[in-house]
Amino acid sequence: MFRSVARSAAGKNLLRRGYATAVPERKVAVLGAAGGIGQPLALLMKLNPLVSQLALYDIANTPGVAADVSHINSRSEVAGYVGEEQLGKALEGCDVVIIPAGVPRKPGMTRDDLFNINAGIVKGLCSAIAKYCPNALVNMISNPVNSTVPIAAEVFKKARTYDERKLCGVTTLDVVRAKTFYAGKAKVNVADVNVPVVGGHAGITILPLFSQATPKANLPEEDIKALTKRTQDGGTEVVEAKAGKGSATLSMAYAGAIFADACLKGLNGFPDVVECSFVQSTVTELPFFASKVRLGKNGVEEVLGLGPLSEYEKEGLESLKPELKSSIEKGIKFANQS
Ligand SMILES: NC(=O)C1=CN([C@@H]2O[C@H](COP(=O)(O)OP(=O)(O)OC[C@H]3O[C@@H](n4cnc5c(N)ncnc54)[C@H](O)[C@@H]3O)[C@@H](O)[C@H]2O)C=CC1
Ligand SMILES: O=C([O-])CC(=O)C(=O)O
Repeated sequence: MFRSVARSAAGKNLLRRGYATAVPERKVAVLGAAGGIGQPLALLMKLNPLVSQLALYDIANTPGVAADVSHINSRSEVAGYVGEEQLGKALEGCDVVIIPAGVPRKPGMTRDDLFNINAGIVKGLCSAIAKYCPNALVNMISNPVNSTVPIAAEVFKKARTYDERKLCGVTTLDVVRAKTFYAGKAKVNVADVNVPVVGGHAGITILPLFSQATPKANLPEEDIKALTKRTQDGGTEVVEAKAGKGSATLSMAYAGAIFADACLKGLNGFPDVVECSFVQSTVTELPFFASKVRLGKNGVEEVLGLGPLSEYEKEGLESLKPELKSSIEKGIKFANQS
């Protein structure tokens, strides 16, 4: 598995840029690669020196995206796959599969309004993952994440390939937003900021823990409430600004690239790789929950607890549970009845 990249042209570049001398081969697939998120995410994954093979799959338009991205001077070899008959080839040998396939929101819609279309798309893609790369680490971006992750789990269980450590709902965009909004309000450098975001990925199920934000800023309660609301409504802010032309794509690609990079680092044995993610969990009574997780050689090695919460956050936690529970149950029911 380990190839000395030091001898290759890409390896020389890596060495010049201070990367390790031996970087494992890693195949990453993006499913939905020709879409609003898929294209910039393909670009960012092409720039990631931890990727050796990049498979770009969609039901249409991937040959063009793949040809375009493949000309970039970075380590990975890029291949485009189009249509269901090529899905198996795209997935074979994958270490990480990123799924931004499916329809985005329009103004006035909730993420749950996407369920009817996206649930079926995710189910089909996960059945193929179970068949062609059952050990891959899945990064689920498709909405509603609160339901699509439970759907994926059920599909994998049925196929007897389920390993809870290998299934992650991508909630990194909530963290990205919480950091940006906090840095602006606290007037600190965003690069220094850390804010855990827990719960799920829709409306009030998104619970940023500003009481744990660093650097500490002692913001007044009204500011914390406003920051919380803005983080919860961040997706809607973009949907409304795009006025019918979709939802967050560029910031999501950035967030998806951060999370996939963390997964690759974990797989490659980097120490202390911690990100927030919506995973199978015992942190609360709900079977899936977003919290900080430690990523390692087997995917999610440890689901970390919530830490101390403010009174406001404790209330937020209790209020989000019924909605999150029902979205999880909806996903499980769908996967088992259809
Ligand atoms: N987790 C998160 O934080 C976020 C999630 N999203 C979600 O990501 C999803 C994609 O959003 P966009 O890229 O903006 O949408 P888009 O419509 O621009 O792209 C979606 C792509 O999926 C492809 N697709 C449809 N069915 C497919 C299938 N069976 N197999 C492979 N590809 C298929 C389409 O051809 C299209 O290229 C939406 O569900 C959106 O709500 C968006 C932003 C943030
Ligand atoms: O809001 C949406 O529909 C897309 C999304 O999940 C986000 O931007 O957080």
